[in-house]
Parts: sequence; structure tokens; C-alpha cells
Amino acid sequence: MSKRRLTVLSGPSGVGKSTVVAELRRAHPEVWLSVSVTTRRPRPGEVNGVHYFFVDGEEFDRLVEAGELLEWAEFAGNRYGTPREPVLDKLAKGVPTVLEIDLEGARQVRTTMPDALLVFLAPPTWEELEKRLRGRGTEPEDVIERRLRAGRVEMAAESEFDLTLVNTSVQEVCHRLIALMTDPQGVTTTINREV
Ligand SMILES: Nc1ncnc2c1ncn2[C@@H]1O[C@H](COP(=O)(O)OP(=O)(O)OP(=O)(O)O)[C@@H](O)[C@H]1O
Ligand SMILES: Nc1nc2c(ncn2[C@@H]2O[C@H](COP(=O)(O)O)[C@@H](O)[C@H]2O)c(=O)[nH]1
Repeated sequence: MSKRRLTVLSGPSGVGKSTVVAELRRAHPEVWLSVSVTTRRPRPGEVNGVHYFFVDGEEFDRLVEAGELLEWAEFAGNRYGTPREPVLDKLAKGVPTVLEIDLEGARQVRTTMPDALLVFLAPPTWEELEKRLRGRGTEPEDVIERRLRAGRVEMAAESEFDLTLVNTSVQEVCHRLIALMTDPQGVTTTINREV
């Protein structure tokens, strides 16, 4: 296993990050996914402590002020952050760890944990991204448009990442991700776009 055990997965809303990570964890239960804190309301079926820790703004402020978040960002009107302690604990134990976070969060991790591998998940086409986000059916149209505007910004930042994987096939992306996470040489890629 590479010493670079922290992998960050980012990409525009609706590209399939959660779907990819769920499949990755199904096939490789040894991979640990950080559970973020958010001020967003739970979607139907989302469970506190499993999908997110759902908190109010006051509690989020407290976590920020106490330095308990490794990174945090505002995304489409809500705040999201990664609890610091569990990530450091898993990394210290050598557990392959994934953060599924937005562009601003990825930029912060790049600065604070420069050994992390930053992977950008891209849609096959912009039209497909819109179709996936609308097809998910979890947000009203005004929120979808807000997320698509943020998505334009995220797509323009692709070159900041170590590697891009295009999410045409969830299985293929998982296969590539696990290969990258278990590469004994560590990953030496610079900018690279893979289908
Ligand atoms: N390779 C794929 N082909 C077709 N549909 C896909 C693919 N990957 C994911 N999807 C679908 O796209 C939709 C969005 O996926 P998902 O919720 O995983 O995106 P996300 O990037 O985690 O979004 P967000 O950032 O908003 O949380 C879901 O309905 C999912 O089933
Ligand atoms: N910077 C962070 N971004 C995060 C974190 N957890 C999730 N996210 C990102 O937020 C958006 C929206 O997520 P959604 O669940 O409301 O669809 C998406 O890009 C996530 O990757 C976090 O801890 N920090």
C-alpha cells in the first residue's frame, strides 16, 4: 500500500461521487469514507451519523472555532466540513481513507496535507451531468441550477487535481481508484485525464 493513503474525490454535483464511493466500499470494505458534518437538511433516507452528521449553524460555528474540522466550505447555500480527528486516527492506523468533498475543501486539503491524492471525477458530457442531477430527483429546480452554476466553476478547476477520472462506468472508475490507492510506488501522476 502506498504511503499516500488519503484520497480526495471531488467533482461537480451529480457527477456520481457518492455512487462511486458506495461501490468502492462495497467491493473494498477496508476503505474508510469520512462522514462529513453539514448544515444541509437530510434527504429522505439519509441517516444521521451514516451519510452525514446533520448539525445546525450554531454547532457548525462551534466546530470551526474549536478547530475540529480538517477543512470546511460553503456549497450551494449550506456548509460542509470534515471532522479532523477520525481522519487523522484512520491515517495513523494505515487505513485507506477517502474524503468526498467539494473544490474549496480539496484546495484546503492540498495545502494542509500535500501527500493526499486529489482525484477529479468528471462527467462524460455536461448534458449527462444535468441529466444525472435532475434524474436523482433530490433537489428543487432552483437548487439544481445553483449546483450547476457551482459545477461550471468546479469543471474549470479540473487542472488543479492530480488526476481526472471520467465517470462513464462506475465499475471502471472504482477499478482505477482502488488501483491508485494501493499502488506500492505511490502515485506520481501529474495532470492526467482518463476515460
Ligand atoms: N456512471 C454513471 N452512469 C449513469 N448514472 C450515474 C453514474 N454514476 C452516478 N449516476 C447517477 O447520477 C446521479 C447522481 O449521483 P450521485 O448522487 O452519486 O452524485 P454526487 O456527485 O455524489 O452528487 P452531489 O455532489 O450532489 O452529492 C444518481 O442518480 C446516480 O445513480
Ligand atoms: N468541503 C466539503 N465539501 C463536502 C463535504 N461533504 C460533502 N461535500 C460536498 O458538498 C457538495 C454537496 O453535497 P450534497 O450531499 O449536499 O449533495 C458535494 O460536492 C459534496 O462532495 C465536506 O466535508 N467538505
